[in-house]
This record gives sequence, structure tokens and C-alpha cells, in this order.
Amino acid sequence: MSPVEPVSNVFDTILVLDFGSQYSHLITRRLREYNVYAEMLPCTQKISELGWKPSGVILSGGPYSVYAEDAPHVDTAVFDLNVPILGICYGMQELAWLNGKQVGRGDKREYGPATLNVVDASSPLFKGVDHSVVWMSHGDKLHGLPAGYKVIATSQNSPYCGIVHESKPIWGIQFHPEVTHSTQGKTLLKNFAVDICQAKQNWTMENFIDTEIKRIRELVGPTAEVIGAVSGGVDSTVAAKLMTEAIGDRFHAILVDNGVLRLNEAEIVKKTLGEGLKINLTVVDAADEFLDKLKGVTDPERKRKIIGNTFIEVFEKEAAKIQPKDGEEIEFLLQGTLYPDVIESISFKGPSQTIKTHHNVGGLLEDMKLKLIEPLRELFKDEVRDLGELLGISHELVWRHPFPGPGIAIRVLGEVTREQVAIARKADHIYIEEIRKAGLYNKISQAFACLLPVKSVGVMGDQRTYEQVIALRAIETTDFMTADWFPFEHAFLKNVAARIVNEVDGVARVTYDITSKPPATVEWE
Ligand SMILES: Nc1ncnc2c1ncn2[C@@H]1O[C@H](COP(=O)(O)OP(=O)(O)OP(=O)(O)O)[C@@H](O)[C@H]1O
Ligand SMILES: O=c1[nH]c(=O)c2[nH+]cn([C@@H]3O[C@H](COP(=O)(O)O)[C@@H](O)[C@H]3O)c2[nH]1
Ligand SMILES: NC(=O)CC[C@H](N)C(=O)O
Ligand SMILES: [Mg+2]
Repeated sequence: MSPVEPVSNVFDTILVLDFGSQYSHLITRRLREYNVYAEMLPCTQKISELGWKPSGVILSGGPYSVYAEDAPHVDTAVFDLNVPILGICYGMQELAWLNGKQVGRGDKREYGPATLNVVDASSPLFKGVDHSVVWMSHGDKLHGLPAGYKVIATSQNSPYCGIVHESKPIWGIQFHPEVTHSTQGKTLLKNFAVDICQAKQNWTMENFIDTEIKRIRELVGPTAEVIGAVSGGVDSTVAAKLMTEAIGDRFHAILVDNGVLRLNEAEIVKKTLGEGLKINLTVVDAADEFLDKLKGVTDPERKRKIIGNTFIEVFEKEAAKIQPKDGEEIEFLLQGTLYPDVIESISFKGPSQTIKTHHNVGGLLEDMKLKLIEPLRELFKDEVRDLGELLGISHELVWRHPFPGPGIAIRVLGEVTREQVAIARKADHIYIEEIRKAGLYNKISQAFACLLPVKSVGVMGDQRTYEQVIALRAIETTDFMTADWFPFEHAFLKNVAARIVNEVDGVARVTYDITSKPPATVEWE
């Protein structure tokens, strides 16, 4: 079998070397918005181990000081690639450090907007970029020009705000073009990638489908079979559809009904994925198994672990039942890993604290000896959605709010019983129905109802009631790392509250959650 080409070999690629800035991934995003493929790797990447040749390299910003003893440094083989290089903030300081060491602490930190003063308007980096606002975030600065460089831009606080090598295509800028506060930053990045690096602007999801299907077929070969867990969520559906396009019925999708899915979810997924998208789908009803194991459990982390482990058990059992036609064993496992997951795991800064255990079905199946296929591992969520639409997945499914694997079990606070799940499910259904009716579904990133384990007194039809409380959550976010609560009109909330109390037995009161993330999280558990 011929070696399978990585995406970075098929598309002209800008390599972003990450020195740990909180904005690094935005560089990649911005370039892709211009249909230029960009990939981020840690700054410690050995160039000889890259396996492909980038069209250009960007050195990102970072929290370190280049002159510090433990500061990270780029593999200097990057300069032997003879491709254009752009250093951003720490990246520029790194260029200067390697070339005369004239970097040190500035007299003041510069954090926030500054006005760019373009000295050399003929510089291709500044085509269409004039005296605009740029975003600064640094405490160190260049104390002099590195040997062989000249100044092409200044700012009030940075005499070396933009520099370029006299004879080589190596550029440095002190500000961050990737953040939106730099009003013409996107243009600058495009100038670098398209004009200076000559990268083709052919990174489109149409092209990606073709190359990816080819890649999957080569990887899997003519007979091997693939299994994958699907949830009816966006990521696993898009991955499953792509797999089906590539190898048809040799892909086996498994949906586990864990008893804590949304109302009618298993039937809906069966219809849309199985019948509609022609994905070879098995639905496993494991509700009893999950709910039995959750009996008496109230601790959120224990719930998550029980569900994660049971997922694996059920999935393994089902996978063992699938008998490939050639009598061989299943060889591959499909996973819906996205680029943000990859980016998180390439960080060289060490693990951060566990806030909650996000379950991930495939990630724990190591002893199954299956080889992983992750067709979405180069894509951001919005790219996955574009891809989904192109693959003929309905707009409604593609734009569905995310739904966590542990499902309603982490939205029923306290013990998870069939009755409690039924109440939460019904309230959630009404809430989402009203959100859709009000035309707000696509304005909200995620919305759901939680059932609280407290009772409260009410009065209905002159009778005293003593029932539970539903908390509604709706958030706006781009990355789910931070989130704001959604500002509903009072009339909307009033209507939803009335419907839930009237229609859902067991609920006497409704509240709306007005906490952002942080300090709260999106889910309540
Ligand atoms: N009920 C389920 N049955 C089978 N697999 C599941 C189930 N729930 C989750 N998974 C698996 O866990 C993975 C992670 O879930 P996650 O919610 O992050 O992604 P998704 O459901 O595909 O998309 P979305 O983020 O839109 O909900 C899924 O891609 C799927 O492979
Ligand atoms: O697949 C998943 N498995 C999980 O265990 C899980 N926990 C939270 N989430 C989703 O992640 C996003 C951020 O949620 P939190 O602020 O609660 O961590 C939100 O979109 C949550 O719905 C999960 N998704
Ligand atoms: N944003 C950055 O890249 C900062 C670089 C360096 N740590 C400084 O303070 O100047
Ligand atoms: Mg999901």
C-alpha cells in the first residue's frame, strides 16, 4: 500500500510554530479564512522530522522572554528551508535573539492598542495596510536592529515595530495581527501567506472532501472494515458520512442509547442517519445497564466515570458482534477528533487542572488494538459544519447545539432515575421548542434545562404544591472555553416558565441561570 499523504502535503501549508501565546491558534484560523491551509505545531518541532515542506513559517507570540534561561527556541534548521518566515511578537524577538541578542526588558509594558506607523509603504507585507490600530501585548522589546535587518514600521513605543531582512524574506512584527483588535491584521497575514509565500488559496471543504475520501480509501484498503461511535451530534455525523462516502457499508456506526439521551433521540438518529444519510447504523438499547449502574450515585465525577466506562463496555460488546465479510477482524476505529482537541494536546506547557472529566468513547479503547481514523482532526468546528452541509447533511442537524456524551445524567442534579430523567427531558423539549419558535435557536450556542434536587412550595388551582425546580441555561460562545448567558426577553422566559410548570408534572418553579463561564461552567455538573 502506498504511504498515505498528510493533508499538509496535498495543500500548500503555512506552518505556525507555537511558542505558547493564547492567540496562536487564531493565526491558523485567519489564514484558513483566506482559504490558505495552515497547521500549528509546537515550537520545539524538529524540522528534519516534519515530513513535508511548508510554503512559509510563522513564529507565534509566547509568554516567555527569549533571553531567559529556560526560554523555548526554534530549531534553526527552519532557516535552511529557504521559505519566508514571519515572527510575531515573541517570534520577532526570537529572530533578533538569534541574530545579535539585542532583546531585553522594556521600560514599560505595552498592552493594548497602538497606532502603526508604516515606514516602508512599498513593503509587500503592508499592501493595503496603513496607519491603523494594532494590538500590542509585550513587556520585552528589541534594543537594536538585528544584523542585516531594516525597519519597515514603528509605533510610539516600539521603534522596531516591523522589521525585514535586507536580502532574505524574513519579517518580524511586534504586534499581534491575528487578533481582531488589529484592524488590518488579517490583510497583513494574507499578504504574507498569499503574496510573499505564494501559497495557493485552495483550502476549501469541496477540495478537502475529495482528498479525504481518497486518503481514507488508501488507508483502509479494499477490504478492511471500520467501526465508529455516533451520537447524532455534528462531529460524529459528519465523520460517519464521510466514512460512508469513502467505503460504504464497510463502515459500521454504533449509537448507544444510554437512557439519558434527549426526547425521542434514538428514533430521530435512526431516521436521519440510517434512513436519510444511508449510514450503516446499529442502535443499541443499553438504557437499563446505564441507569442500573447510576442508581444511588449523586457525585458528578462518579456519574461521568460510570457513563464513560459503560460506554466502552457496551461499544466493545457490540463491536465484537460485527462480523466482517472477509472473516477478518475489524481493523479501524473512527473518531470525531477536531483540531482544537489536537491543539490542546500539543501544548508543551503541561497539563492544566481537571475541572470535569469529559468522556470520550474512542479515546479509551486502547487495548482493542484498533487503528484510529480521525478525518476531522485538521478541522475547526465551523469547517466541520461547512463540510456537513456539503455532504448533504441537513442544515438543522449541522447547526444542532452540542450535546454532551453523559447527556441528561449531568443535567439531573443528584440521583439519576427514570422518573427524574423523564421530567428533565420533557422540560428541555418544551424549552428548545420555544427557542426554535422564537427564531432564537441559531443565535444561541447551546441551551438546555436542568432538574434541581430541591423542592419548593407553589400554588396551583388553589392547591398547595411542593415540587422540584427546573433551571434553564442558554449561552453564547465561540469556543465554549468562556461563555455569556443569553439575554432573553422577559416575555419569552415568562412563557417558557408557564408552559413548563403547566405541562411537566413534578415541577413547581423555573429559574434562569445568569452566570457566565467562568466562574461557572456550561453544564451544571
Ligand atoms: N450516545 C452515544 N452513542 C455512541 N457514541 C457516542 C454517544 N454519545 C457520544 N458518543 C461519542 O462520543 C464522541 C464525543 O461526543 P461529542 O458530544 O463531543 O461529539 P458529537 O456528539 O459528535 O458532536 P456534538 O459536539 O455536536 O455533540 C462522539 O463523537 C461519539 O463518537
Ligand atoms: O461530549 C462531551 N462529553 C462530556 O463529558 C462533556 N461535558 C461537557 N461537555 C460539553 O462541553 C462544553 C463545555 O462544557 P463545560 O463548561 O460544562 O465544561 C459544553 O458544550 C458541554 O455540553 C461535554 N461534551
Ligand atoms: N505576546 C508575546 O509574544 C510576548 C513576548 C514576550 N513574552 C514579551 O513580553 O515581550
Ligand atoms: Mg454530542
